[in-house]
Parts: sequence; structure tokens; C-alpha cells
Amino acid sequence: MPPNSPKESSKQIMNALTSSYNDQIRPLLDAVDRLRHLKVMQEGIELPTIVVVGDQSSGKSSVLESLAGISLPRGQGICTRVPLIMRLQDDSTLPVPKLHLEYKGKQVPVSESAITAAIESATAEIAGSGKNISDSPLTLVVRKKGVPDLTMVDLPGITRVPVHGQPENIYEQISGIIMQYIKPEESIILNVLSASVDFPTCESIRMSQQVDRTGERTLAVVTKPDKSPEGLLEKVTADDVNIGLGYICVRNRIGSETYEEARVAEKILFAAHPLLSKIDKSIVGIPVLASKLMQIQAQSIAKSLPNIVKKINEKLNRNVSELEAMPKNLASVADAMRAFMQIISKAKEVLRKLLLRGEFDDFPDDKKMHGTARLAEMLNAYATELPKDFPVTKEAFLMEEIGVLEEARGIGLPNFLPRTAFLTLLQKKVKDVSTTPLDFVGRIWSYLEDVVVRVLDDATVNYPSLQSCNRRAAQNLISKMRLRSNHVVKDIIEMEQVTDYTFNPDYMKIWVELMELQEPFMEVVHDSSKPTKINLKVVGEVDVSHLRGRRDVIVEQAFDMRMRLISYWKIVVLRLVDVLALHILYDVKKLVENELETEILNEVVGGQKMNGIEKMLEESPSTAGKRERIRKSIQLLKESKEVVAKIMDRVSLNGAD
Ligand SMILES: Nc1nc2c(ncn2[C@@H]2O[C@H](COP(=O)(O)OP(=O)(O)OP(=O)(O)O)[C@@H](O)[C@H]2O)c(=O)[nH]1
Repeated sequence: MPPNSPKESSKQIMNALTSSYNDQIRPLLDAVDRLRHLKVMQEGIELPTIVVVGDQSSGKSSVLESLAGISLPRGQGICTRVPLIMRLQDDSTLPVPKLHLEYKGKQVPVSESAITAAIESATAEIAGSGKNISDSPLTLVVRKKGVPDLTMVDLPGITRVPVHGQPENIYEQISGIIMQYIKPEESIILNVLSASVDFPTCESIRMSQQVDRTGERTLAVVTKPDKSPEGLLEKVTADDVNIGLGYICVRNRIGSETYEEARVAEKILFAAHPLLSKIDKSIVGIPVLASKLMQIQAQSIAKSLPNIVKKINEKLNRNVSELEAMPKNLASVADAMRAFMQIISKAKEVLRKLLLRGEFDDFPDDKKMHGTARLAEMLNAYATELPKDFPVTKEAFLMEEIGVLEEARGIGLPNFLPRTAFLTLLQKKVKDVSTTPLDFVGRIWSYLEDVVVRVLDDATVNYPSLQSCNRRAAQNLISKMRLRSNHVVKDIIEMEQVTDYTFNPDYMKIWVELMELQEPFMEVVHDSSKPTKINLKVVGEVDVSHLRGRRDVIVEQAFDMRMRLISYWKIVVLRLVDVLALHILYDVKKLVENELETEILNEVVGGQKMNGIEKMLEESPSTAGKRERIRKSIQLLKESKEVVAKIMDRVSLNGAD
């Protein structure tokens, strides 16, 4: 049979409810109470609850007292200082009522006459003596003949003004507790209002309106009608404050009256009082309140139960998969070794994806970890940092070359271009840019260190003892690789400085093109009648006045050398980028495929030390704690699931009838 939708299930539950109270509602109430007892609310699963709220001394405890027919702490000023969960159970088999309190994991039986004192002392145990309040609840179970089957929570009354001995923020504390209880959609708000007050000015009305604007889950109970009968009829019929579930007026016990006397007095009051007798009988008296509450409670449970089942299942499934995803508890060195090897191969695979293959599914939103993209970005930035054109000084055109040529001249034929002059200039220019590749490899390795450490940390998150070993291994390895890269850079720079060679045909092509400019250039130098400025392709506009009168051969050689340097510089820059790019790619591949694993193995299990592995066996307290928490939660949810499953079975059986 396909599972019912929550709506259909609610309907079936309602049908079942109307059939027989004791057979049907009781087990439902029991189920909800058992869930409450199991503290299923700690799992974020809300239970249908009647929450009693009201301004201080509005008569909340008196209403509960009247419903239960027992004495509760009552009086002026703050009496209720902790949430009091009151569970009333009708038990016709009991000759005398049976009561007990549950708090702080204890279950304390109490007699009816001692209940006030017992609640006071339990409250003091929970919230301390004095006027402080606490949000840990105290449960009172009352099994008694003739009480309505109801579970309600009495909350501290709201006050704006702290009384003597109360903390300054008492209002915030109390309203915080009230909000926590009335916010869930599953809560029914029983708003207790004293007949003497103007309802719209009540704090408790203001608060319940915040969470239940339309009032669909708010019921108002008006107390003390005997004290302020004037205008009450108008107040409850005008409904200025949006009470969706309606008003019930009650008269509670006064002074030392017995409950029976109080009920009689209430009956007489609403029957005979000239003003109060005008109020419709369907909205007056404790018995009316009791049956209305039972009806609301049953409807509320029927409405919420299917959702509760759904939430319990969802939460249970989530916890079970979370527990499965947690690392297994390692029992032996062999287990630990296996787990360790798995960690290494997982980390290796993640690094392979990030740094070699360019697959980023492990860190889709963290761009910093997108290795191949970031490395390419850094390489591009490095390439643009290197001067793309031959770097010239501020000296006049060709004077740098002429200076070097004159120094290089030995005894020999004048028309040979001395190679040493070319190398001298080249050396100087390469030296000027040599810090750029060094800085680049520095940046690359710091970036790689961040990525590798992050991946290793993530892979070993459940074994903190491994984290430091792995991190150390990664850092050691990367500083070795950084050093190696520095040597590579130094070698490349030195090679560029002391040798000059290229197989690249572009060099000759560019030089030949540039040398076509030599003739027109020399003409301008020779002919003093011509303007001293000439625009040379690639070089730009130059002034030749300082070259006029110099020996032709040296000017021509200087021009030739400049053109060689211009075309050769492009080759140098390309090599500085290409060779380093290949070196980095090669080293990253070695790091990911072999060296990191070797380094970590040496660090963790190398030589005589198996320390790293043995330490893995000791689970971190936080992991152990988390495992325990999830286990407990699963246990609780499983029990809860059984509780509701029994109820749902019963409901579908009845629904099928
Ligand atoms: N005359 C009369 N007095 C009432 C009635 N209901 C409550 N009282 C009195 O009002 C006072 C306050 O009542 P409580 O029940 O203690 O009020 P509470 O809202 O629980 O108080 P806190 O929990 O301290 O906020 C007590 O002295 C009650 O006897 C009523 O219907 N008629």
C-alpha cells in the first residue's frame, strides 16, 4: 500500500479520535508524552503542546490548579520560575490521586498536600533559590480520577519591571523562554488574561500576536471575573485582539476554598451575577475549558503527527548517514595502516584533479583551490612583468652600445663586431630582470604549499594526530622543491648571461628587417642638412645630433648591435617564460605523483618510527564525542520512531474499518 500523505493521515487520525476517547486519544497522548519524555524536541522535532502564557499574576497557575484540582504555588509576584510541564491523566481506578515530579533525571513521588512545597523545592534546585528563572523544565504528572487528559506547559509570567532580587534583564529572559515555547507552529497558546485589564495592553497578547498573527492557535482564558465583572461581556464579544480559538471565562479558587467549593461558586457566579450571567454558557467555566482544551489538543496532535513521523524519519536517516560517513574506529596497527594509505591515495587524487587535470568538483566554490587555473594566471602575470621590449637606458640613442664597444676594442681590425661587447650588454640587461623569475617561483611554491596543506588537512580531519606529520612532510618537501627551483632559475639566468644562441628563425628574420633601416639612418647621421630626428620602425623617434661627427664604423656597429639585441631579447624573454613553465609543470607533476607520498611515508612510518600510525589509533576526543552524540541521537530517534509507528498502525487499522 502506498504511504498516506500527511493530510490523509491527519483525516484518518481525526476519524479514529472521534470514535472512542479512551481507546484512541489516550494512546496518542501517551505517544506524544513519551516523545516529550524522550526529549525528541532536542532533535529539533516540535511536539504539539498547550503553552500557558500570561502577564505576571494573571492567574496562570490558578487555571492549571482548577483543571487539575490540586494546589500549585500561587500568589502575588513571580511564582513560576521554570517551565512547568503538567501532565494530567484521568485514572478512574485510583482511589487517591498519584502525583510525581520529574526533573534533573529524577522521578520524585509526592502527595497532593505536599505538592506546593515539592514544586518550590524542585524549582529552587533547578533555578536556585531567590527570584531567578531558568528554561530547564520541571514535569508534574497528576494521575487522578476525573481530571481532563491534558498536557500543558506553565511558563513564568511576563513582567517589565524586575522585583527586588531579580536580574535587570528578567524581561528578556522570560520573553526568551516564552518565545521558545510559543513560536513552533505546533504550539497552542493558552493566553491567560485577568478580567481587570485592558486586553490590547497585555504583554502576553503582544507576544502571542508576534508568532500567531491571525490567532488561529490562540485561546484566551479570562480569570478573576468576580473581581471585574463590568464590561467583560463586551470585551469577549468585541474580540479586539484576534483570538482565533475563542474566549473562556473562568473563576478560580479563592483563598482557602476547596476545588469543589470553587466549582460550585463559579457555577453560581455565571448563573446569577447580573452582568456575568449574560455571557453565553458555552464560553464560561472550568469544565467547558477542560473539554475545549481536550478537543483542541486532539486536533492538534492529529494534525501534527504525520509531520512528526516524517521529521523523525528524515532526522534518523540524516544521522545514520552522518555516522556512516565518520571514520571507522581503528582497532589495530594494520587497520590504521590501511586507513592511512586510503588517506594518502585520496589526497593524491584530489591534488591530481586540482593541479594536473583541472577538475574542481572537490572545491567548486573555492577559487583559490582551482590549481591549474591559478598557476596559469600566475604564469601570465609573470610573463607580463618581464620587459617585452629590449630595455634601454636614459642615455642618448646608441650611446650605451658605443660605450661598451669602445671598451671592448682590442688590437685588431676595426670592422669586426666584438662578441664580448654583445655579451656584456646582454649580461647587464638579464641581470636587471633576474629577480622577476625568482619572485615568481617563490610565489608559485607558497601557493602550492597552501593547496597541498589544505588538501592534506581535509583528508585527515578525523585523525588530528596525522595532521601535523603530514603538514610537516608537505612543508619540508615544498621547501626542498622551492630550493631546487631557485637553482633552476639561477642556472637559466646564468646561461642567458654568458651564452648567446638560438635556433629560432625569428631572430634572423627580425634582425634582417631592422637592418634595412641602417642605410636611411646613416644618411641622416652623415647629412647635417637633414633634420636631426628620424623615426625608426620598432625603435621609435630618435635624435642623431650626438652621433654626427663620430666615426662611421662605430656608429654602424652600435646600430647593428642594438638591432641584434632587440631581436634577441624577444628570444630571451620567451625562454625565461617557457623554460620556467616547463620546470614548474614538471615539478608539480613529480610532487603529486611521487614525492609527496614518499615524503609523508618517511615522516609517518619511516625508519624505526611507527609513531604516526600508532597515534592514529587514538581517536580525538572531539571525534569520539561526536560519534557518541550521533549514536545517542539515533537511539532516541529509533525509540521515537517505534512509539509513533505503533500509533500510526493503530490509526490505519481504525481508518480501514
Ligand atoms: N478573585 C480571584 N482571584 C484569582 C482568580 N484567579 C487567580 N486569582 C488570584 O490571583 C493571584 C495570582 O494568581 P496566580 O495563579 O498565582 O497567577 P500566575 O499568573 O500563575 O502568577 P505568576 O506565575 O507568578 O506569574 C492569586 O492570588 C490568585 O488567588 C480568580 O478567578 N478570582
